[in-house]
Formats: sequence, C-alpha cells, structure tokens
Amino acid sequence: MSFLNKEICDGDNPDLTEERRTATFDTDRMAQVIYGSEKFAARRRQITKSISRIPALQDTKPLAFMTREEKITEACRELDVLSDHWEQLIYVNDEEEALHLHREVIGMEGHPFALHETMFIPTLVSQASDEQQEKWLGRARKREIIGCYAQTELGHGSNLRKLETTATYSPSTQEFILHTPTITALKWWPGALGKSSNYAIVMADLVIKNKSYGPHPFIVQLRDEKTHQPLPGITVGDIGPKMAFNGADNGFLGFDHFRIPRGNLLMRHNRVEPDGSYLKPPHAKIGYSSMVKVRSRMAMDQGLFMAQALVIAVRYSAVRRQGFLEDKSQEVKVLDYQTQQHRLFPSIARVYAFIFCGLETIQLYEKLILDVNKNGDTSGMADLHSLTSGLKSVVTHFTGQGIEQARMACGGHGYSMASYISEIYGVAVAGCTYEGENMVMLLQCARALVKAVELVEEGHPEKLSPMMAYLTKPSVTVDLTVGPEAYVKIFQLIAKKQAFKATEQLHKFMVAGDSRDVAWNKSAVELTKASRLHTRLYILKTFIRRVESITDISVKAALTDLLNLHLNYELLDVASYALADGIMSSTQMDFIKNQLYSSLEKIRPNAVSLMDSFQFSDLQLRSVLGRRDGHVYQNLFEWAKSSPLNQSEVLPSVTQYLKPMMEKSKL
Ligand SMILES: CCCCCCCC/C=C\CCCCCC(=O)SCCNC(=O)CCNC(=O)[C@H](O)C(C)(C)COP(=O)(O)OP(=O)(O)OC[C@H]1O[C@@H](n2cnc3c(N)ncnc32)[C@H](O)[C@@H]1OP(=O)(O)O
Ligand SMILES: Cc1cc2nc3c(=O)[nH]c(=O)nc-3n(C[C@H](O)[C@H](O)[C@H](O)COP(=O)(O)OP(=O)(O)OC[C@H]3O[C@@H](n4cnc5c(N)ncnc54)[C@H](O)[C@@H]3O)c2cc1C
Repeated sequence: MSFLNKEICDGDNPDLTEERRTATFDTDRMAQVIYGSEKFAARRRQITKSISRIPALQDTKPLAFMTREEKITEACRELDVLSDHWEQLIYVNDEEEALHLHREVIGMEGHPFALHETMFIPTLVSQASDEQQEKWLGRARKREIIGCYAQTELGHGSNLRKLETTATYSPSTQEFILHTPTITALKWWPGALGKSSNYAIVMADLVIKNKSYGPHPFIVQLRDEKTHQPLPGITVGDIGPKMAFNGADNGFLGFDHFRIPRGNLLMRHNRVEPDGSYLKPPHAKIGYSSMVKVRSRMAMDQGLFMAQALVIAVRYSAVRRQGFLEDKSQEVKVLDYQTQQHRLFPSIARVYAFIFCGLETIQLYEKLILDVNKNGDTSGMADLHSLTSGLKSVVTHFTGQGIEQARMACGGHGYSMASYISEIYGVAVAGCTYEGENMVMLLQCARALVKAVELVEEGHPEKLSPMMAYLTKPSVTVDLTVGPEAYVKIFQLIAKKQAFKATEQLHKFMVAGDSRDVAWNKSAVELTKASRLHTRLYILKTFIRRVESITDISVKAALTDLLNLHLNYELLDVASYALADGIMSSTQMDFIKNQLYSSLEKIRPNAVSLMDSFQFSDLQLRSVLGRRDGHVYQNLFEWAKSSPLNQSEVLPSVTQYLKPMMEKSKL
C-alpha cells in the first residue's frame, strides 16, 4: 500500500521517491499527531500554500550571504508583506498560526516581532489589568507598536533579585522614576530592543519610600511613535553580532531618571496606590509568568528546531550514496549504515517525545493563566515552574547534541552554510542560556525534588504531587520483555535513587555544620543529575501516554517503533546508574542493546516519511541539502556560484596584496 501519492513527484530524486513509497503510514495523519489536532495540521498546510502564492515572499536571497543589516532589512520587508496579507493568511490573534507564519517566512535568525509575540503580548495578557489591556493590548495586537521584554542586565541575568534598574515611586507626581544607577544595570540582551522596538516591558526593582519590593514589570515607551527617535532620558542600541540570531537586534537600554505614569506598573496582580501603599500579589513569583510561558513552549520549539535539522540530515542521507555493502555494483545510501541510523534515529524519537511534552506544557500554562486570572488560583504555579525548569534544560541540551550529530551525519556538506544546520544549531543552543541558564533551572527543579524527598522521609507521602509519586515506589525486580511499563519502572527506580542520594548528601553536609546554601552548592552536581533523571522520566512517560492515545493504526505502529527505540536508548544512556545500584543486570543490558539495534532496522523504511510528516516547506528549511525534491548536487553548485566572492574572477585582495607579494617573491 502506498500512502503518499499526493507527495510523490516524478521530478524528484528517485532515491527519495523510493523512500516515500516504502512508508507504512500517511504523513498527513502523522502531522495531526505532531501538531496536536487535525485542524491545526490542516491550517498549517493551508497557510504554507497561501504563502507560496505571494510572489514577494518567494525568491529570497540566501541569508548566508547577507550582512546583519541586510538580514534585518529583509526580515522587515517580509514582515511588511505579511502585514498586508495578515488577515487572509491566519486567524487574527491566533498565537500558533502567527508563530507558524513567522517561522515559515522569516526563518529562524530573528526579527523585530519575535519578542513582541512571545513575551511582550503574553506579559500584557498575564500581568496587565483590564484597564491597562484596554490601553495597550489592542494596539500591540494590531502591531501599531512593537514591544520587547527587557529584564536581563549587563551584570545580572540569573539572579533576578539583584537586578539594579530601579523604579522609584514619587507620590507627589504619581510617577515612577526609572533609573540605571551603574554600568552593570544597563539592560543587555533583550531581543528586538536595540533598533526595532518602541515599547518594552521593563523589569525593575520597585522602590517605595526607600523600601525595595523586588523586580516588577512596567510598560515603558522607549521611542517617539512618529520619529522612532529614543525619548529623552533613554539610551538604547544594538549589542553587536552573536553566535546566531543575527537577524535580531538584541539590545542595551539605560534610563536617566526617566519618568513614567503610575499606571505603567502592570497591575493585574499587585498595585501601587496613589499614596504609595503597596498591595501584594497572590503569589510572590507571579511577575515571572512570562518566563514560565516561554519555558512551557520550549519543548515544542526546540523539538521543531531539531526536527528541521533531522529533515535535512535524513533526506540527504537517503540521496547521498557512498561505499558498498553486499551489492558491489551500486554504492549504498548512507542512511543504510547502522552507525548513521544510530546517529539520527534516537534524535528522531526525541523530537517526537519533546513535541508531545510541549503540547502538554503549553496547555498547562494556558490553564494556569486562566486559573490565576479568573479565579486567583495560584496553586499550580510551583509544579509548572519546576516541570518547565527541568524540561527546558533537558530538551535544549539534547536538541543541541542532536543537531550537531545531524550536521556530522551530512559529512562535509553539513559544515557548509548551504545545509543551514549551523544556523539551526546556533539558534537552538541559545535556548540553553535564555529563559534561565540550564544549570540554574535544573537546580530550580531540584528544589522541588528535594522538598518531595523530605516529605517522604518525614512520613507525608500523601502530600506529594502526582509527578513526584514515584518517589514512594518500592524496589522491584522487573521483566523488561513485558513492555513500556517495565522500562518506566526501572527508570523510576533510577530517578528515585538519585533523588534520595542527592538529598542525603545535602543533609549530610548540613548535619556536619554547613548552611543549607553551602551544603546545596556542595551537592549541586548530584542534584542536577537527579533533576535530569526526573525530567527524562516525565518525557518518557509522556511519550508512552501519547502513543497509547493514537487511534490511527498505521501511525500508532510507526510511533510504537520510535517509542521502543526511545525506551531502549534512554535506558542504555542511564545504565551506569542502574548497574551501580544493582537495578539492572548485564543480561538485561544485552537485551536492551539488541532491542535498540532491531528498532533501528524497523524504523529505517519509515525514516524519510517520519521527517516529511513535519511538513516543513523548502522556504522554511532554507537548506540546499534538505530540499524536498532531493536535487542536492546541482543546487549546491548554484548556491556556491551565487556567493558574492564569485561575482568577479579576480578579487581586489588579490590585485592589492597577493599579486604584489608574489611579484616581490620573484625578485
Ligand atoms: C515562545 C517561543 C517562541 C518560539 C520561537 C523560538 C525563537 C524565540 C526567540 C527568542 C526567544 C528568546 C526569549 C528569551 C527571553 C529571555 O531570556 S527573558 C529573561 C529570562 N531570564 C531568566 O529566565 C532568569 C532566570 N532566573 C530566574 O528565573 C529566577 O531568578 C530564579 C527562578 C532562578 C530564582 O528566582 P528568585 O526570585 O531569586 O527566587 P528564589 O527566592 O530563589 O525562590 C523562591 C521560591 O520561588 C520559586 N520560584 C521561582 N520562580 C518561580 C516561578 N516562576 N513560579 C513559581 N515559583 C517560582 C522557587 O523555586 C522557590 O521555591 P521554594 O522556596 O519552594 O524552593
Ligand atoms: C539569544 C538570547 C536572547 C535573549 N533574549 C533576552 C530577552 O529577550 N530579554 C531578556 O531580558 N534577556 C534575554 N536574554 C538573556 C538571558 O535570559 C540570560 O543570558 C540568561 O538568563 C542567563 O543569565 P546570565 O547571562 O546572567 O548568565 P549567568 O548567570 O552569568 O551564567 C554564567 C554561569 O554561571 C552559572 N550560575 C549562575 N548562577 C548560578 C547558581 N545560582 N548556581 C549555579 N550556577 C550558577 C551558570 O550556570 C553559568 O554557567 C537572552 C539571551 C540570549 C543568549
């Protein structure tokens, strides 16, 4: 049975066409599972199709040959074209559709609206009062103003309690005075701050009558709405080129006693009254909700980054022929090598797993904001914070590794910017740092774990949240042949042991006289290990849950093969813990390895279609190696010919330096 007739094109590379014919499932149906619903998967396709009909968005110059200024200009041109077609392309105010539109058209190198959509608007939604939303949210959604999220400073990013920018309340004028007291207090890093935004959410230490109340969000106009000139009292600019994201103007920002009205403190959850009295929020960390929002999206977004790299690597591996196996008359596709499969397929499994987690955490955040805004119920905050802290750290780390493996799997051509994998890598690994440096966030997750272990030790297991319930599971002997649940049990034992060991170490240092902070630091590596295992257990369980819920038999079968690969790969990856603690025997290890190798063989015929199912267009992929039609070589040559260096036969540097040097050498 061939499912993919609609996607097979006679003009495509025959090796790729052959791969598509061997698929055992329908890629449209798989896309429904990936994107969470039939409706959204279909909308994505529809949007992609509509974009392909807009000539001004098609024949764009390769970004690799552009300067930063050109990249920023090109992104702005594309945004302008999109703006003209916005209402025909997507449902207005649909965040997922807007993200898809931007990803598809502008790519990943950043653009002036990136933070506007992902943090500025969400902060207004979660932190602004109804009255404030009336004033700013509509304008922001209509893109009359462009905003960003200015929190990190030159001197502090992780430790928010030490942010130095102050917002001092003046009861006589009912204004806040924003001030940057030192060089280290300059806001530094915010995306789209440098040149594009005219508004910002500024996180500043709220000071009333000489008392500090910690970081609070303020909406601040930075630039004149007509001239775009910075307002008096504001210093703002671009921080310079970065490892990636060079189409974005990450910026710096300083205030010189800059006054804003009292009503610019976002006051949905806390208030400053005209006389300066302060009304506390229902939860001390409610002002951090925009960070939780982005973290809750990161499993999905990082999964999609890794998926892009893997589409490229898998398609290319199916058209790249090199070396022989049995048949000496034809070289094999490199995808047939077991090492290539082992390099790529576990990452394919992780992509699916991460995306399933993302679908869940995005919904959890939406529910949380509804609970908080409608009912003042903040009870879900701690759990979502610890879950998303661990998840963003684990997912970004493995995404970086997976993309780098994808690059290496493409051999020399993977290193060329024509593959686009280096850009995807640069963008993805920024996620290890932004929205909370990974170690810092793993340690946040560890705080919840240690508390849970302490509850068990104090005899209160009934107080554990469902995610921590495994900490009470007794040790058992497990027969791995019975299926996924057996793997979960072993993983639970490994994660539990590590959580108890790390907590025991923490307590030991404290009993020996160290303060909790010092003991914490002496146990930090063990604590981060516990957080990783805890998070990987969540990922594994989410993958199982999701696959179990699928109704399409052929899609479910293909994903069951991926799930089995994931279970065996993950368990093998943490086997040192299991062996050290006697949780697993070496015979079980051999069983896992054999299962892993046979999973690779099962997945092989579906590999291309598992990646085609993401339905990225060539416009979005921007990769010569990852082209849908597989015509790699002639297009690599065309790409190289379009390099600015090849626009003349003799470069001025040759005439100016090399020729005279060679002439001198002849004398
Ligand atoms: C939407 C994505 C679109 C996809 C497109 C992809 C491309 C996107 C392009 C660009 C996006 C880039 C965006 C990047 C934006 C940024 O980076 S914004 C800046 C982000 N900065 C951070 O994340 C800073 C990290 N630091 C912190 O979050 C905090 O300082 C801290 C959590 C480490 C500590 O906070 P602190 O106030 O000092 O808290 P403590 O006193 O230590 O903790 C007291 C208790 O509160 C708990 N807690 C902390 N935070 C939260 C929270 N958010 N919710 C609930 N609870 C929280 C903490 O765990 C403590 O609990 P216990 O006392 O019970 O232990
Ligand atoms: C591409 C990009 C986009 C960004 N966009 C924005 C934005 O839009 N808005 C914004 O406000 N910010 C933004 N940032 C800033 C980003 O959020 C911070 O860089 C990030 O939170 C890390 O903080 P830091 O730079 O202070 O790192 P540091 O905290 O200085 O980290 C340095 C090292 O110290 C370690 N460390 C720090 N504290 C601890 C601790 N308590 N325990 C153990 N180890 C610790 C870290 O693990 C790390 O190894 C962006 C950053 C990047 C790279």
